[in-house]
Amino acid sequence: MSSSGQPILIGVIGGSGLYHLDNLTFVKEANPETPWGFPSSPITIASLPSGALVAFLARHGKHHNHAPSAVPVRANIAALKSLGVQTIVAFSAVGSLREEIAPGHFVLPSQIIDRTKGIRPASFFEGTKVVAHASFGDPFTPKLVSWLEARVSKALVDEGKGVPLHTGKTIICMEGPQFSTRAESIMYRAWGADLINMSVLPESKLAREAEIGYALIATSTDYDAWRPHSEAVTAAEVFKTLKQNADTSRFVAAAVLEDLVKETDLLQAEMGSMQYSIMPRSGEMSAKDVATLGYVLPGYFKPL
Ligand SMILES: CSC[C@H]1O[C@H](OP(=O)(O)O)[C@H](O)[C@@H]1O
Ligand SMILES: Nc1ncnc2[nH]cnc12
Repeated sequence: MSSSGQPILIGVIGGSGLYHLDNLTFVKEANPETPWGFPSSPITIASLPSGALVAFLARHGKHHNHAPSAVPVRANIAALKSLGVQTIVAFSAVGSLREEIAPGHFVLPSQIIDRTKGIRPASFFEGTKVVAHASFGDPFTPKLVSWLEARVSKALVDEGKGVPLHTGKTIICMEGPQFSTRAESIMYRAWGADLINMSVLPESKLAREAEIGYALIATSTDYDAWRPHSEAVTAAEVFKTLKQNADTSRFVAAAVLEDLVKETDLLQAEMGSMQYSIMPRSGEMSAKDVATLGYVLPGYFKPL
């Protein structure tokens, strides 16, 4: 909720190259301190042409100063939740593990393979005495992804640059910050992965724990390291496509969010999803745990 009382139902997370949505109207900045610290950067509240508000957060910070393994992901998701965000549309620069997904193409993935190394805090329940097991078989909110397929596809046609959209793909999330070896890249293809990045986890897991809808719009920048006769990916190669992908991402965001903000039921698709995920609580639960978890799940953790 903004100070004017207008709700902020949609959050947008921008990845590498996408540090602002300056095609929307700037309203103000918010920088909530959460039980997990401050978000990557202050969050920009911006208005769509209809006047509806959205919250934009640069995942690596506005000046790209958080490495993928060090992004304060719990603070990011908690800060968006504290503003009233119900659904997140996240953008990410990804490598392609398939010939048909060329640099510059857009993808709406539906599955994730985890190749992070357990060094990123991946649960709001970590550090508390409360145990919870979120359902994650469909890591992106299925209704949101299917709704986005038609809208993103139309926006890409309307933009007129001929950017194709791929759907139903699997993304692998690696630890980084170094890129993959050729052997790893070939192995990921054999596992059935189509895309690779360093950011979709734990972001999507934490959104699920906070009962926030989440979809990823992946923007391809390179062919990683699996092609036998091509150079393995370098940061310089990724940078070549980042600006063009960011311009298209801003166009797509503006087009899609104006329709999404009217979809009240869709925005609330994950609400209630944690109801049966939290193990029966003992009387020993501390007031501190209640306050901490109440920040992201106020419906289940209320101070006595
Ligand atoms: C700049 S190449 C590697 C870097 O780019 C992607 O970032 P994001 O997902 O935030 O767009 C990838 O995940 C890596 O963090
Ligand atoms: N090849 C790649 N591997 C991991 N993350 C990436 N982000 C963009 N390209 C990538």
